[in-house]
Amino acid sequence: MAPSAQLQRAQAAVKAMKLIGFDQAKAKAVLKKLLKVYENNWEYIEAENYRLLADSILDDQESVDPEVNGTDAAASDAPEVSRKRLRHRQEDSDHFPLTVEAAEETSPQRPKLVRSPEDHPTNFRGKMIKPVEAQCPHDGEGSSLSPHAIRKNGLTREKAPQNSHNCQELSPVSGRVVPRMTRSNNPANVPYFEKGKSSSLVMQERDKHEPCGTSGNLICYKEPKMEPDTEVPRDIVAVGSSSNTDMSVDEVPCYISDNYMPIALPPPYGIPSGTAANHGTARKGGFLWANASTGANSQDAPINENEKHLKVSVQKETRFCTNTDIASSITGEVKLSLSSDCSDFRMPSIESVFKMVEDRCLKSYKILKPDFSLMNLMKEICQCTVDLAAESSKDEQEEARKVIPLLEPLKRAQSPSPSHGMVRRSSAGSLDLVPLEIPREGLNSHGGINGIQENSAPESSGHNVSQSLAIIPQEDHAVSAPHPPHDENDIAKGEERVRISLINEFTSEKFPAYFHYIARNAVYQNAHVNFSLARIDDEDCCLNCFGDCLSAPIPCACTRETGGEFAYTLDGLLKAEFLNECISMNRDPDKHHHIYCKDCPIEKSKNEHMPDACKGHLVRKFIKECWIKCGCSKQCGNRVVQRGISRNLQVFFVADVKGWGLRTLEELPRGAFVCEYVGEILTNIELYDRTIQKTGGARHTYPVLLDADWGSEAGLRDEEALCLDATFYGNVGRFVNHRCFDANLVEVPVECETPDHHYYHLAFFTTRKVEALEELTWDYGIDFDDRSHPIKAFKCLCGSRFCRDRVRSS
Ligand SMILES: C[S@@+](CC[C@H](N)C(=O)[O-])C[C@H]1O[C@@H](n2cnc3c(N)ncnc32)[C@H](O)[C@@H]1O
Repeated sequence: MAPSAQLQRAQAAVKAMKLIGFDQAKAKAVLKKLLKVYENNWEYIEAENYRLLADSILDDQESVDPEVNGTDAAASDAPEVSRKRLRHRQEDSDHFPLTVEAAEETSPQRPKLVRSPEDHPTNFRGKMIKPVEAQCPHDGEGSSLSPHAIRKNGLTREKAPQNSHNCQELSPVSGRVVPRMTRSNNPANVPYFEKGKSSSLVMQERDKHEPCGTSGNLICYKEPKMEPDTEVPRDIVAVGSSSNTDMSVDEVPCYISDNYMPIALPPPYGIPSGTAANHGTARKGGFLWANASTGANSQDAPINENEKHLKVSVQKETRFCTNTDIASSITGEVKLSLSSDCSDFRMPSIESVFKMVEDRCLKSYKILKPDFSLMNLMKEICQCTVDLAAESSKDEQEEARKVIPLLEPLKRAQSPSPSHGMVRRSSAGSLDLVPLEIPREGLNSHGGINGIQENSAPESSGHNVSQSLAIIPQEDHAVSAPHPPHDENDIAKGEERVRISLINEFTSEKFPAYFHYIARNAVYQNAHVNFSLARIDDEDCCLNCFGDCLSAPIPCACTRETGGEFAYTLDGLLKAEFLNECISMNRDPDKHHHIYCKDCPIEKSKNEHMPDACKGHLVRKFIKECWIKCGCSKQCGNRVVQRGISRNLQVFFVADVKGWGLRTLEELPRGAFVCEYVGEILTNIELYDRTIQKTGGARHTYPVLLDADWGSEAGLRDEEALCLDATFYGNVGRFVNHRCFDANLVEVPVECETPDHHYYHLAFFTTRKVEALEELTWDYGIDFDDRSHPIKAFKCLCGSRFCRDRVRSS
């Protein structure tokens, strides 16, 4: 053989040994001797992934006292010892017929596991799990089996060259596809991983001669063998190395439970292979956390009668094509995901994965309660991560508080401009949007305050803390949470029926400042929002309807709110008459009816003890949609808003001052529902308390009052005077920018769940046909002329020729 070829093969052999944990020098020394003994016959040495070499090294380690004899002693008798070992294993193979191999670290492909009885009729009695690509060392898909695994599993072969032959013949690197077996011809429902399908689960027929439950029946899924004495291993044993921490970054242990074909469970997304998380926490609480990108992940693992600890090689390069969130902390800051590196990966349902793992855990670890939930455990992991992170930031806040006095008295009564940041209808019918002031407390690492990105104020670095500003801790609120991750391909993270992409073509600001996407309103704390069915009287719903109420000859009871007529057309659009009325209310509020409440929540929040008289609230037109107590179907034409966003929308960066905005990527007809304004449901007082905490020039503000019916009730309780704040939690509605007068969206109150009008949905409908790529705008109703609000929220740049701000300035 040409020297260079020799060298290459030698290097490959040493590398393979290194991959499974052998010392390189030792491997070289033993290899040299083997070559001598076998007269450079590489076939023997390379067979079965250098089995001979591995065995010889092991023998060398066992039989030779290195202190005295060094490595030399191994060489002379290595072949003999190996042959003995082989004979032993031939016998053992009846009981331990499986092999496991791993992908070479440079291989982008995971080795595919097949189990195909007919492929290996003699050696493995039809029960082999064979990583196809990894069988032959020449194929560049080098695989590894830890020395420990080799010993424990007692892998069988008659003679190395024979297996080498088998390997080439039966398990070519590419091309062979194991035929899918149907469930019907698979009585044991044994899952295995189909070659070429990476992780796709298919059913493989079990050897009918092998009764389930024998030691050889290791792939039995339905009746796993119980091991009463199985101890939950505290840590994963890093086989082939002295401890876990000794492992190379290319190796990760995976624990294989008895009697199961493990499925591939990759590590949490974002944890790079080789990190402590991979090594140390790969199997927390006894769960399998094998790395899908390991090549020889758990699916490839051999299983024997005892608990197995296998070490598999991890590919350095990982391509994640599938990414599925499986658990999250309450507010979504920390998530656990499953990823796959294969394009044709078909993710099994998370429920089935959890079920399988839970079953295994219950069987293996008897200390688990029957109601043990893996999902809860995962969520707990996420939440603990958040809590621990919060603890450290709390410490920082404590430090800040020592320096900055709390100005609690600034709350409520002493504040001259209490409705900071709040949008509300003024007496003139317009909405007042009063600016927020940003406190200097709670400045976080994102340059924001308690999670709010603060871009405009130069002193927002957090070090120039002004004593004149209020410092009100709000540890309990999500604003202290870290910035949640966003997906530019879908900022809604799958919460909506459609994806909503995000794009910034102008600046480096990749994502909007802190906020967490929610598709439905959520109560922050004290808001009294009672969705109970009992509150909905029979006459407030259409109990006896069926299918689509819009097609029924007589309008259903739900039209009571809209004068016995549906607000929607058969095409799902808002009827012109209804729409015109809503537009008119927004554009010309003075022409519409107002109600003046006795104890106006707005005035009360300004001055609790001596509130001013109510400035009036516009009496709005409501849509009442059919809901779950109704007899009609979810597809009923009188259920539009509750079905959520269906249009192709995009969040895009408009300009520096305005920030982000929302646009449509498709043409929208007049009267089309676009989206809701979704946020946290706060009481008016909560909003007040919250907004005075963030005093000082927040770039954007997001609260909206739900005051459409405040005037109709004499004594509105605090917990019934509600608003929506989309600052921290919200949907795409929070990105809709303001346009004076001729905005292309109009907001309409929509009632679904509650018969009263304390709580309702605020839905945006198009006021006209909107072209694709047009920005969507909404008239916030800001009265720029209202001098009672000393600071207006923003300098309006709506560009409308009817701009109220421009008129005022000029
Ligand atoms: C509900 S948010 C809209 C989304 C916001 N642009 C963002 O980037 O998150 C309202 C804020 O957007 C900005 N904004 C909206 N309309 C504007 C306009 N016509 N001119 C200037 N700023 C505007 C203001 O800062 C306002 O407080």
